[in-house]
Amino acid sequence: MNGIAVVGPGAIGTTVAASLHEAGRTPLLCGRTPRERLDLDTDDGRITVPGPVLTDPALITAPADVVLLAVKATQIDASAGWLDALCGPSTVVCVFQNGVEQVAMVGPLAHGAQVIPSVVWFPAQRQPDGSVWLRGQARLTLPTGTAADAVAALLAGSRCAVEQVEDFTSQAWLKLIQNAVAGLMVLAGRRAAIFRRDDLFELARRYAAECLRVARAEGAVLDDRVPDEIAEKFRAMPTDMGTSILADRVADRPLEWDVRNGVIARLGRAHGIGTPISDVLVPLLAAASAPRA
Ligand SMILES: NC(=O)C1=CN([C@@H]2O[C@H](COP(=O)(O)OP(=O)(O)OC[C@H]3O[C@@H](n4cnc5c(N)ncnc54)[C@H](OP(=O)(O)O)[C@@H]3O)[C@@H](O)[C@H]2O)C=CC1
Ligand SMILES: CC(C)(CO)C(=O)C(=O)O
Repeated sequence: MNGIAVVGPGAIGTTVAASLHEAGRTPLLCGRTPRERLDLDTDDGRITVPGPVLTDPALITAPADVVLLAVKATQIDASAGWLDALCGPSTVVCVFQNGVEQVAMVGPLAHGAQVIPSVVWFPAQRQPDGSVWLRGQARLTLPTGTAADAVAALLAGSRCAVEQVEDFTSQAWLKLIQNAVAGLMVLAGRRAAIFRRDDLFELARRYAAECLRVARAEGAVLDDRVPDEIAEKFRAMPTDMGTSILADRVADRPLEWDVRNGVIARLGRAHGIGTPISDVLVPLLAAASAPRA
């Protein structure tokens, strides 16, 4: 057994790897770009995780106990080689991604390993020199159950707080609504400062209300105040706070538009719920994800 492997050592993968390293549980690092080390900048200094970041799954000789998968949803298929090498029937794979479809997307590639979802609440930003800036308290929500217990135990006592909840669906949707609204930053091409405009604030609130109707149809139990609270949260953010999908847009990388925004329109349709705001936003986000002509 290979212990713990982090696949996708980007903003979130680096934060989790650094939290584990600091707690004395240094993971194996599996990525796409070779690196000698990972650097995480926190409010109380830099944590350096020794590498190297491996880039060839053929170097893996045995399955891992726990795989922490932190590639973008658009990169799942390309990371299948890592899952082939690292997953066995007793492996637990925890998916650190946005969206509510993590298990459905990763499960078929995991060779019988138990795949569990997570909610990643904290913002982390990749910097031009490859380091990562953790811009908040690292915090995850996991479901209950023994596979999730194993992941929570790994992170116990680390700087990455973990809570486990019975009603995971509601928490996952609460986060998805935030992610959907964050997509407005992509279309504006600007960071959180846009939510200080009254018109954008109102659009955010109405879009969150549309998402809430779909969330409830999917079984989420969320309060009527959620749209107001989410819009307020974005308005109160530091004006230079971004979102990972905006970082991808600025770098001309493929966007996670489908798992963060398209999903609202898709599931809305399945439930017969109208999604007029999504119907405008989603094609624009999809178009912004296409390679430049
Ligand atoms: N950043 C944030 O603040 C937050 C992000 N999230 C979610 O977390 C997930 C991860 O996002 P984030 O960390 O920002 O993304 P990043 O782009 O920073 O990290 C993705 C990492 O995966 C690597 N990668 C790409 N393809 C492969 C592959 N085939 N095999 C192995 N590694 C690969 C990338 O390598 P390379 O270095 O070559 O690009 C990169 O290191 C997303 O779903 C995002 O929506 C959730 C909450 C907050
Ligand atoms: C920072 C945060 C929490 C807000 O959208 C996020 O999930 C992301 O950047 O992807």
